[in-house]
Amino acid sequence: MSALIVTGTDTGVGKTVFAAGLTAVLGACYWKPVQSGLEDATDSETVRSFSGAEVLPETYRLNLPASPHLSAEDMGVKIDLSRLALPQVDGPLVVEGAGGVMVPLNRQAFYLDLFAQWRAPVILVARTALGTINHTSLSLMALRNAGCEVAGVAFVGDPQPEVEQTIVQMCDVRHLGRLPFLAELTQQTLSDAFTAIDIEAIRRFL
Ligand SMILES: Nc1ncnc2c1ncn2[C@@H]1O[C@H](COP(=O)(O)OP(=O)(O)OP(=O)(O)O)[C@@H](O)[C@H]1O
Ligand SMILES: C[C@H](N)[C@H](N)CCCCCC(=O)O
Ligand SMILES: [Mg+2]
Repeated sequence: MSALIVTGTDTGVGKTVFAAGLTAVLGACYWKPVQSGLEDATDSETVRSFSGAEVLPETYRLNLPASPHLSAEDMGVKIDLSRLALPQVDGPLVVEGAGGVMVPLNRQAFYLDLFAQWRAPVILVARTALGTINHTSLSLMALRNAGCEVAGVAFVGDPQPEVEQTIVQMCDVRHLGRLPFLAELTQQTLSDAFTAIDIEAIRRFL
């Protein structure tokens, strides 16, 4: 089994859409260990619909669309990291966090701590919009300080080459490509857009 972690600079940056495209192109399994917020389509449902891939069940399904530690407390539970070991699957596994790297799973551990435990390469999904240099640089600093291997940054949004190259150069990080905002989001449009992602660079981490 070879796992790839998909995290982001924030919630709502496009991790799930990116993960769906990645899962499809790799023929991978997808796992969202902790889902907080169940009213809308969950990330697992979204990935299943956009990739047709095998999706493993979440370990925690939490009602409140909030930070996982709060959603768990709201349900009277505490997320136990020992229940979140990477599943053993045949072939590649794409694992999605929730929000950004410093999102608490409980009052003692952030997602970052779990990523470091997993010792799997990390893809950071980042906006191209104003503010992303700071958010991306901070996220990369945190990941590297925690000893995580960063495969690269995958951008989502309108082209901002000067911004993207600033991040690549100043953070010494691989540019994995950019997904545009797709006016129509379907399995086909995502697959077509994913040709702009450097999948061969990603495969080298499997
Ligand atoms: N490339 C894209 N084109 C069009 N819409 C997108 C794209 N990427 C993300 N979106 C939309 O933006 C919203 C947030 O995206 P997504 O759910 O992937 O974020 P996320 O980072 O996974 O959030 P969370 O932290 O909740 O897991 C969704 O409505 C999604 O459909
Ligand atoms: C509810 C949302 N869609 C995600 N599942 C969780 C995002 C947690 C963000 C926590 C924070 O950074 O304030
Ligand atoms: Mg998501």
